[in-house]
Amino acid sequence: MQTFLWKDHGRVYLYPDSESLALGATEHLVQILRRGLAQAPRFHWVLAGGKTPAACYRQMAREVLDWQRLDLSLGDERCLPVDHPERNDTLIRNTLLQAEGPRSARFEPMRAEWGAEVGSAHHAQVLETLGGIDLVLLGMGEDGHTASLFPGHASLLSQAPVVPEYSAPKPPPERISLGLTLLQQARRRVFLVTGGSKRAILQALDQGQRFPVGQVGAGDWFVDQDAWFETQ
Ligand SMILES: O=C1O[C@H](COP(=O)(O)O)[C@@H](O)[C@H](O)[C@H]1O
Repeated sequence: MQTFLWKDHGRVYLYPDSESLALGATEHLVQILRRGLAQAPRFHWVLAGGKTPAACYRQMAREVLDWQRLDLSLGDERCLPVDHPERNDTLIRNTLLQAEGPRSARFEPMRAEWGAEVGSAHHAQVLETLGGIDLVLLGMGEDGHTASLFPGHASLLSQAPVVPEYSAPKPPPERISLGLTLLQQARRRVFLVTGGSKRAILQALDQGQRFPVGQVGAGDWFVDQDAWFETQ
């Protein structure tokens, strides 16, 4: 693993492949959670969806932590029926929450089955009961979206903590996302980015182009060699 500062984006942790990245990211997340739990009675961790974090969640599920003191919620959700395989909470239930320890955490999914508008309003109320975000884990799409904040979409301009999305370019079109301001206010951000299909966006970010993933604030970037670009 190599680590270095990346302009104003934060620190990169560069791994040779996605398997070693999952192990390294898990270790890093565990350290953040342990430190946080040593300093406060509860810790609010917002989880990423998509495919990239699955290996990391399976690894995390084995970790010994005071899970009962963790509040888990989602950065975004797709408006699909409950238990749909493409829902982000299905991913969390099939990976992280497969183990007894993590199942004792409080998990607040987004009620995306109610539709983007009602589901967003409901989740905003739930977040008020959870307090601020201590840590948010984020992925990155091939178009530079993060959570369900897509480039050029109106939801990016909203100040609301939770925003509905009706026309996502990646299916399904209807989604719920944490808003940009709330993601910027999170105490820490960790990004997971793997695979060659993400390389062009990382390079464009490096060259100063704007994408939602670059607007949420600096963080720790866990990137595999396939996704990283050659620096000049
Ligand atoms: O649609 C989504 O995409 C991003 C990236 O997903 P990945 O499959 O490329 O890892 C993800 O972070 C987000 O939670 C998800 O809903």
